[in-house]
Parts: sequence; C-alpha cells; structure tokens
Amino acid sequence: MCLTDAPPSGPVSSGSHPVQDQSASSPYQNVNDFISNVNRFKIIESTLREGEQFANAFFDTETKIRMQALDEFGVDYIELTSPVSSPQSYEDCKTICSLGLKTKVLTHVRCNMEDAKKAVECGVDGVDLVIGTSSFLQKYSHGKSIEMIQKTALEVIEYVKSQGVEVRFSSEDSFRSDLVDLLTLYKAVDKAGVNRVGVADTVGGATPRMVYDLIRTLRGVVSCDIETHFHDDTGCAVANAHSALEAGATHIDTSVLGIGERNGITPLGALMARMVVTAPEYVTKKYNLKALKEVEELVASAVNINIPFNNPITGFCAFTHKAGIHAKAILANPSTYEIIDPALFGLTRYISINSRITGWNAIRSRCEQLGIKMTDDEVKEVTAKIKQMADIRPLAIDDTDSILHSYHIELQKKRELQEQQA
Ligand SMILES: N[C@@H](CCCC[NH3+])C(=O)O
Ligand SMILES: [Zn+2]
Repeated sequence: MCLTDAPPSGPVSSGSHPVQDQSASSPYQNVNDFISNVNRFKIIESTLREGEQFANAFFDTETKIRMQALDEFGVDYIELTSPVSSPQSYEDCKTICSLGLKTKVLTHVRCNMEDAKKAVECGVDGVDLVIGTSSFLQKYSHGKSIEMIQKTALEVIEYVKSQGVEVRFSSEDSFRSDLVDLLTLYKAVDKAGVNRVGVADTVGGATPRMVYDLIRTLRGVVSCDIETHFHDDTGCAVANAHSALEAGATHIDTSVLGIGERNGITPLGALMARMVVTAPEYVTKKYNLKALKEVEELVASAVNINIPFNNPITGFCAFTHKAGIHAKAILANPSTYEIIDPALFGLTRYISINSRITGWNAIRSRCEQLGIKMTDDEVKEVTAKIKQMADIRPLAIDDTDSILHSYHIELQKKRELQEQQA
C-alpha cells in the first residue's frame, strides 16, 4: 500500500464503536485486583529529559516552551534535563519552571548534593535523583559501594525535603542489580520520606513477567509511590509499563514517540493506546487524547523524524482497513476489527478501495460517498474491473474513482439507450 492510500484524502467510514457491547463481551477485561493501578496511573513525561538523549534531539528554548502542549494533554509531570548539564539547560529549567504550568516540573539529576542544590535553585517542583546500582555501573561508572550510595542518598533526600520540594530516588539498571541491595536501598529511602522510588530497565532487557515480579515484591517493601522507566531495546517497553501498573507501580515514564537514549523508552502515544483499552474511563477523562497527534507532530518535526507507519494511533495506516472481509465487517460495525475507536483521538478510519483484495462492500460504500447509484450486481461488476486493474499495477484512489465514474457513465448511457428503445 502506498502513502497516497492514506487519510485524509481517502474515503472514510464514520460508524462509531458500540462501547457497551464491546465491554460486555470483551475478553480484554483487565485484572482489577487491589494492587493494580491500571485505573489510576500517573505519567512522568520525559521528552525534555530522556528525549533530549535521542540521537537527533536538539531542543532550543523556544521548542521546550512549545512542549507545554504536554501540559494541555494532561500529563502529571514534565521532566527536564539536569540543570548541571550545561548553562543553557540551567536557564531553560528556570524558564520552564516560571511558565506556571498545571503539570509539575521535575528535573533529573545525579544523586549528589551539588546537583540537588542546582536543581532546587531552578524552582522545580520535584528533584529526581538517580544512581546506578548494577555491578556494571558500580564498577565502571561511579565506583561507589551500595553503602556509600545509601549514605549519600539519605543526605541528599533530607536536603531536598528540607527545601519543601518533592523528591524521587531511582536506581539505574535495576533489573541487573542485586535484589537484596536494591530492596535494602529502597526501604531506607522510603523510611527517609521520599515521594517515589524509581525502577529503571535501563538496558531494555526486562520482560513483563520480570517486571511484575520485581514491582510486586517492591510494593510489599515500600509505602511510597513507585515510578517505572522502560527502555525499548527488546520491544517490551509498553508491555512492561502495563505489567508494572498491574503489579502496583504508580507512575510511568514516557516520551513522545518514545524518543530517548538508543531506541528510546515507552512512547506516550503507544501507552495511551494500551491504557485506553485497559482503562477507557480513566484515560478518556484524564487525558486530552485529541491533542496527541499534534504533540507527536511537534516532536517529530523538532527532531527531524517521520511518525513511523506502524505507530499506534497516529501511524498513517493505524486505522486503515484493506481486505474485503475486514472492510465489510467494519462497515457493519467498527468494533469487529478495531480495538480502539479513532474518534477518541479525533481521527477517522479509512477503508482501502484500490487493491486486488478490495471487496464489493467497500466499493458500494465508496459509491455512496461519491453519490453514485448502482445496483449490487453493478457494484460487483465494477469491483471485478477494479481487481483486474489492481492485478496489473498499484492503483491510487483517483484511479479507482475514475473506474467508478467511467463505469457509471457507461451505465447511464446504456440506460438512456434502453429508455429510448422502449
Ligand atoms: N535514563 C535513565 C533514567 C532512570 C530514571 C528513571 N526514572 C535510565 O534508563 O536508567
Ligand atoms: Zn532511560
């Protein structure tokens, strides 16, 4: 299928999803036990921090300010690059803090006193402390023992809290850290009064099962909130986020289009797609889903990439139905082949009408859209002509429409002739 086959120029079908029917019979009922937070999660949007670590990213101040679109979208937090990174990062952090956003502004810094002081100086609502805890990072990155990490963490946490600012303590590479070390550390910082502990799959190697186990265990050890952060190296970032919520995590880190270090983290849009199916009421009330496309386009253009064709929700063919069997059912009831109603995101579905696998029901619907009146037999005949052409070369919508129009003109001529003869 070629790009010209995509909305908005193509035919669309406007049926909506009969929501009650769907939930009554859906096998996708979520497991809503006492520990699951799928119905009340929060988003820490890290496009302006993790996203700045994306290979193509360069966010000037103006672009960062435009990202207040995320505030309108309804994310709970925006996370910014450490003000210690560069003089401009420091200035930008102060600028974003002074915008008076509804969303809370965080900055992500190394777990040491100097970084924490700079962060507080900028006027952030919260300081996100991070330090590596895997033996790899202990040995090859900062060289600190778990005891040293804990000692510093407690001092820094105390300082940030004394400034009346929210504080999170996160390990890095949590899934390759020693479980006893990890739980000991989290327990200590929880006791010291952190608002959240953070678990990070820094290398993207965790599976949903591993995530469930670790978060479920941690949920029994700390009473503060649990933030989670998943890299997508093995394609599990969205599934892992969902699993984390089921196990009792409270916050998910995202970035728009998933941009971040290497191939990035849980994408905001993909997470919305997942969660609008799991928790439709919560997600549709809390987030301004119709703003998603604009936010993604803003980021895509800022970092000079296209929105991937298979992006959930906004990929060009995310709501395109092609095979005749699919098109027929979609026209009768969109829930047959759609788990998400595109209208929730302000989008429309599209039914492909120009291939060898196009069926006559799709053509009939196209005729209705074009105001062309034909009998079912005539529609079937012209469908056969379209298939014949599509067997020879790829067709554009205009080609199919031309076949329909010329077939219709021929029909009219025939009819007139018959009338004259009668
Ligand atoms: N980018 C870091 C951040 C960890 C903090 C999570 N909120 C990582 O993947 O380890
Ligand atoms: Zn990360």
